[in-house]
Amino acid sequence: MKVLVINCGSSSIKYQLFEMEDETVLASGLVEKIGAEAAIITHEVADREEEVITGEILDHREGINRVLRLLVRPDGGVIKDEKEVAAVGHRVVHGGEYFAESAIITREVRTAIRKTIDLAPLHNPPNLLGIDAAQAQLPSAVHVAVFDTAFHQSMPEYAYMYPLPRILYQKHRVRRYGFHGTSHQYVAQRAAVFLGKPLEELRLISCHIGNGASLTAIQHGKSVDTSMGMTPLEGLMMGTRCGDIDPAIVPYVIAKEELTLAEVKSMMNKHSGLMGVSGFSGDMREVTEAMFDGNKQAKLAIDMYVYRLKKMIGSYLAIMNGADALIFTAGVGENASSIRQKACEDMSFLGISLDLEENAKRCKKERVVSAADSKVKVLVLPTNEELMIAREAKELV
Ligand SMILES: Nc1ncnc2c1ncn2[C@@H]1O[C@H](COP(=O)(O)OP(=O)(O)O)[C@@H](O)[C@H]1O
Ligand SMILES: CC(=O)OP(=O)(O)O
Ligand SMILES: [Mg+2]
Repeated sequence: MKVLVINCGSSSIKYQLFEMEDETVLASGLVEKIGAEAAIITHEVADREEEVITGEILDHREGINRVLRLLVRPDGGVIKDEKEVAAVGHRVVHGGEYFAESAIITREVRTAIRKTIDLAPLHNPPNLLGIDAAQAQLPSAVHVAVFDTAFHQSMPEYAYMYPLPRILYQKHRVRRYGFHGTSHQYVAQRAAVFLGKPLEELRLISCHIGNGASLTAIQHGKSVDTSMGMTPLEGLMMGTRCGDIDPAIVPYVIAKEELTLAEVKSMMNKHSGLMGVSGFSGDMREVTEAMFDGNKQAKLAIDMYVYRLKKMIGSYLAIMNGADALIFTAGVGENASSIRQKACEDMSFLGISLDLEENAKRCKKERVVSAADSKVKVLVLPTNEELMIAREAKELV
């Protein structure tokens, strides 16, 4: 069975086509700059990458059409007919309280996703565009929505409620939802396999740190707390997002700088985090390089990033009375050994100590980077949200 996985951003489409018999990737790629003058499609088949710079790609519908044409082209295509795609798995960031599991996209499901637009204005509208475009182009496939929030629906009430007047929850569903659930669940399952223990018996802390970053405490295979909240802005310091700040800063800045609400939102989402503190980049590689070149603001940005990460790890050790494993995943978690090292420094009294040599190795595989006597195993496990989405889609067909 062939499953196409689609992750639509506001001006991009990430895609992967899977053969589910052996879970291999037949083709994958990225359409960028949708709506701009020259769109770029990077398409990869069997480790051969090809960059197609096209003219304007007007919208997501045209973007998906172009992807399908690449998949079925007579020369170098990977399928003969679009009808071979039995299912399409869509990443949907916010499912509100409607979805604790993935769902086949019906009219009702689409309506529920629409209702959560207010809660994820940056993510859900492009996700819906992708769903509509793909349904129009692949009418015979089963379309499945896989939600970032679903895995966290198991959080207890005292973890997901905010200490605000209850009416805000009753009227507007103001509560914590959490994100990156597909990734946290995937690495938790991998950790169980890797450690050779049932997931139900493990206490895990997973650190998904990429551009967006969140931590999850996982007990008995379920999310019991996570660092993102009603939106993906809460919690850790990220590439361009501020994470936790005093909420009183918002009205203060609005008054002092005469900013609009939209400007403050943009400031906190796109111009803060590593970007805001370093003053030049939200990309961990660039900020790290600048730090080694002696840039003081870059050093401060990284010190703050790691300090906040470490505090969050400590708080999750507290709520679960320790942990069996601490997992690092996503762009920074998988690749930035210096960030892992600093986040785990001086934590031996909590049962965490790294094998510095092992941690420093560059390696794409799943591995242990803690010292032999570390009570908490520290694991680096590459995430694979796309494979998880493909599995969910297959399951529902
Ligand atoms: N070798 C590396 N060292 C440090 N940071 C890295 C490295 N490789 C990738 N990153 C960082 O990972 C982040 C992107 O993470 P990723 O999970 O790919 O993002 P997204 O959330 O967009 O999926 C960027 O900040 C990037 O700099
Ligand atoms: C929800 C979220 O933060 O997603 P991403 O990391 O892809 O921005
Ligand atoms: Mg990501």
